[in-house]
Amino acid sequence: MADVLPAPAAGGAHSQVPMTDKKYVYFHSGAEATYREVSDNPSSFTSIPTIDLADLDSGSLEDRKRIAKEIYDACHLCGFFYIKNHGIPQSVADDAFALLKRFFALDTETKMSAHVQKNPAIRGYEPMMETQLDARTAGDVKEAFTMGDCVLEPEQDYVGKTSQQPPAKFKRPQNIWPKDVPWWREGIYKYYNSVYPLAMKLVRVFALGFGLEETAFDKDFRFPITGMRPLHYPPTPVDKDEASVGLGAHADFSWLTLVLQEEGVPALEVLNQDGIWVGAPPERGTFVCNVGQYLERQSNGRFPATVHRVRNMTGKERYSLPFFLTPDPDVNLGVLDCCRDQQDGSAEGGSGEDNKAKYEPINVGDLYIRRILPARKKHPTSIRNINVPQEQWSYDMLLQ
Ligand SMILES: O=C(O)CCC(=O)C(=O)O
Ligand SMILES: [Fe+2]
Repeated sequence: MADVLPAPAAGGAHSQVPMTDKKYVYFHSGAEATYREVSDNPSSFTSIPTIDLADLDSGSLEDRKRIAKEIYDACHLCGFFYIKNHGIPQSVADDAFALLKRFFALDTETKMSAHVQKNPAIRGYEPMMETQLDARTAGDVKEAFTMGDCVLEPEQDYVGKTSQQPPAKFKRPQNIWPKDVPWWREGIYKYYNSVYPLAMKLVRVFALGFGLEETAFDKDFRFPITGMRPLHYPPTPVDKDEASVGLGAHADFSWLTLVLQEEGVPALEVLNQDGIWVGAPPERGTFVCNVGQYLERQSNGRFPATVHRVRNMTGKERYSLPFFLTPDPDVNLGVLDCCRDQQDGSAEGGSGEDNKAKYEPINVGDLYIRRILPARKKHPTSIRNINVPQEQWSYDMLLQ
């Protein structure tokens, strides 16, 4: 392992920054590694707010607007928030963790029958150390299984959601399932179909928070990109160097992420603007939600896609279950008009510098492929396209 990490210096040039220097925190954001200087003058958040969703389905628009404002403020302040009283019964969470433990305890051959490299869409099982979000580590000390949106799998009811038949370009399902364990797919879909409606309700809350019609974003989430990634992190040695991580520091390339964490095993940490790690321990009955890079862009950076990492130093096995929501792949996502104003004002518009969008509009699928392929360099889909210039990459490369 190299003892220095190339990091962008002021002005955009790359310099070598010593990895041992405590003044810097390294993370993976966008397509490459970068770093943040640790502040001598901390002023950023030191804990993560909890939003009570008990009134989410209230008939009163005022109640819903109050929740929307609380979420808006939390996203602006730290990009992370817990939700409680979200309406998903505790039994769904309990069943999910029983399911994850049963799956990850399976023999390697069964899990590898759905290895991620067998699937063009980069879905499936990833064994320990196969990803490496932090270049200074030997790899991420976790195993994972990824599934996501699929127009052909009946459990996702494409026709019901869109009132359309699946487009002809989808020849085969994008998910891959391990052989001889039908309970895995059943259990995963039970959870998926519990959390999906909650995520879609949050989309409406965000629209309200931006001062828009509640349904303003519905057109961008007709059959959105979703990802669900059950994770298993064995304990990492406490006496070893800091570089041993379950999941290296990164920002999510989703729009919004909802993470279910098993109780009693705190390991998720969130990086504040001062370069200080703030704990996001599991809280019974909650999800931890965080802003991803699409929402960061759409909000003109007003909501940061906050960097986070997982270090399981508890001595216990850790299980977690993130659900990633991203708009439909064909959506062109630009900065919202209401986010072009000054940071402190709620008035639309603004003038001069303050009125500028910091981000170009982007096609959702194009950005997605530019994030996922560089993170999986050894995957056959990446290898097949290694000589194709990035400008020509398209989301459909995942369909072949
Ligand atoms: O395991 C967790 O708590 C978080 C996982 C995560 O950050 C991710 O999969 O992007
Ligand atoms: Fe993440």
